[in-house]
Amino acid sequence: MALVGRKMEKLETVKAEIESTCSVKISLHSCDIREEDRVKETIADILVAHGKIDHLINNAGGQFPSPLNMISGKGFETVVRNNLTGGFLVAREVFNQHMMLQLGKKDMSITNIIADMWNGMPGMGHSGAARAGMLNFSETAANEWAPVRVNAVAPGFIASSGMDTYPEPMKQTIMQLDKTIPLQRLGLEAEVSGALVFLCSPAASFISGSCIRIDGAAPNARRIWPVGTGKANPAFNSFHLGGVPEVIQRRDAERASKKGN
Ligand SMILES: CCC/C=C/C(=O)SCCNC(=O)CCNC(=O)[C@H](O)C(C)(C)COP(=O)([O-])OP(=O)([O-])OC[C@H]1O[C@@H](n2cnc3c(N)ncnc32)[C@H](O)[C@@H]1OP(=O)([O-])[O-]
Ligand SMILES: NC(=O)C1=CN([C@@H]2O[C@H](COP(=O)(O)OP(=O)(O)OC[C@H]3O[C@@H](n4cnc5c(N)ncnc54)[C@H](OP(=O)(O)O)[C@@H]3O)[C@@H](O)[C@H]2O)C=CC1
Repeated sequence: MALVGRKMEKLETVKAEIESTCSVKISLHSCDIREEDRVKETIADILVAHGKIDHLINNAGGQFPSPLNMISGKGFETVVRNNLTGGFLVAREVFNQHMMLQLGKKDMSITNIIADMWNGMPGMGHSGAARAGMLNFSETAANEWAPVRVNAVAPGFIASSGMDTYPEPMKQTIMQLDKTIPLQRLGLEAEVSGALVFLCSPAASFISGSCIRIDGAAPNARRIWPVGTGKANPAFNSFHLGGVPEVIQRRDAERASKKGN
């Protein structure tokens, strides 16, 4: 397993967590996926360390919240590079440096993480545009790079540490999000991982060019129908080391205190 991100400290933590549970060879690589030369070097380093890359999860990404009219050209480009160009560069290098030379010899896959951007992504329009582009890139690559399987996974609102990176106004929105989702709760990281493991497995060997939505049916909510029944289904909570983001802990404490009053 090769873990890639900008901050080595985060990667060390994840490595220690994985090693506390199972025995697997793990290499760590500090790389900003927006830097083309660094991406090329990183994929080459991974191939030296492991000799192969059978499955790529293109998960790195993120954005800052802003209304469209306040986004500068540089800010828009930064987010597009983070969520579209960077993912393309990583996938292209994995394909060119390894997968292209192994076609037909084994099952290989690329899964691109996008987002719930259907019908637009208000407050994060730069990211919505980039994620829609990533879906289209996945569809093209599923054709050009076959038999490598290329798919997308579109998470909706997932209670992850990423939610704690947002400023206070966005946190206020996050604290109300569960009420807007038909399944009446946020998703868990384990619920995204389940789909990723499936897509990397032989059970998904005829799935390519697809997108799996993991969003509690959020895009299916309609103004003519009240959202949810106030009851949520049980979550698939299989990450025993997974934490609850601070913003969700705060939401739950505020709700408990309101109930107590
Ligand atoms: C809950 C909703 C669902 C989604 C959930 C998730 O995705 S959870 C996952 C959540 N996790 C994540 O999102 C984590 C990953 N996200 C990130 O690393 C950052 O959001 C990033 C993509 C902007 C890169 O950041 P970086 O530090 O490498 O960027 P940089 O220094 O290269 O800046 C280049 C330019 O971009 C602009 N600009 C940048 N920030 C802001 C801002 N706050 N305000 C305004 N503008 C901003 C600015 O123009 C800047 O240039 P300047 O004016 O300084 O010359
Ligand atoms: N949580 C949610 O509700 C949703 C999340 N998503 C997407 O799912 C993915 C995972 O999100 P989540 O775990 O919540 O967020 P986090 O912010 O916790 O994780 C993002 C990861 O991407 C890495 N990363 C970000 N930018 C770069 C870059 N330029 N180069 C290399 N690595 C980078 C970060 O590592 P480091 O900082 O060390 O570089 C970090 O490990 C992201 O693409 C996110 O946008 C999509 C929809 C909803």
